[in-house]
Amino acid sequence: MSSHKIIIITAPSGAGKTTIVKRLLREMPELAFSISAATRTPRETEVHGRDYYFLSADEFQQHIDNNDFAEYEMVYAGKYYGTLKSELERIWEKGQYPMVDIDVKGALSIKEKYHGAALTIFIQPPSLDALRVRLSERGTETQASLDERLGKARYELSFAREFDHIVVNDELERAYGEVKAIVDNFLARRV
Ligand SMILES: Nc1nc2c(ncn2[C@@H]2O[C@H](COP(=O)(O)OP(=O)(O)O)[C@@H](O)[C@H]2O)c(=O)[nH]1
Ligand SMILES: Nc1ncnc2c1ncn2[C@@H]1O[C@H](COP(=O)(O)OP(=O)(O)O)[C@@H](O)[C@H]1O
Repeated sequence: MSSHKIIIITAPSGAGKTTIVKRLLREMPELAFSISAATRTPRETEVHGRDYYFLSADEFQQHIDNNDFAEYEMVYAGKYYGTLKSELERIWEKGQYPMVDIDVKGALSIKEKYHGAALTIFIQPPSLDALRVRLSERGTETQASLDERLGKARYELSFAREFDHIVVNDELERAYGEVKAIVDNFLARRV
């Protein structure tokens, strides 16, 4: 049985977190994506139980009432996102480590809860302008959701120093290599 370590990657939306997390998951079989619960509508390519557990607001509230969440937040547009304790347990039971991709406040909550067992990495965009370009080119946002994400990014960037590591995602290969080395090092350590 492996130890109960957790890897948390956070960033303002559009910084490249998903790109880096997906590649880590491909290259590191000891990691498993922690599937969050969310009340937002699935995008066309998304699958329930793979990308998120898509829940109704009532179902989500039921989990809050039952104290089922390791953390949860209202992240965007009145939509809730949360990490179920049962999801972390499911991954540990398989002998893997949860790779948790969550917003900045959620990441800080998990870090506080799991102390030394949690590694936290903040992915920083090279600039707010670069973030705007990446989000626009990704083609997933309306003007309103783009503005909301950029507004939140300014606020989130002010928390960067609270995390164990800050990695600037300017050039993807370099940033990925840096993140991978940090994760390898953390998993090799005794906690
Ligand atoms: N607090 C918290 N945030 C989450 C969780 N799952 C996802 N998020 C964050 O919610 C935000 C919105 O996610 P999403 O709608 O998929 O948009 P995207 O990350 O821009 O593709 C991102 O910053 C995620 O990291 C969670 O379980 N808890
Ligand atoms: N270093 C980089 N340089 C340029 N574009 C990038 C870089 N890293 C990621 N991207 C692109 O930026 C967009 C946002 O990345 P994504 O991983 O979806 O961000 P997040 O999960 O943080 O919202 C995607 O279209 C992705 O291909």
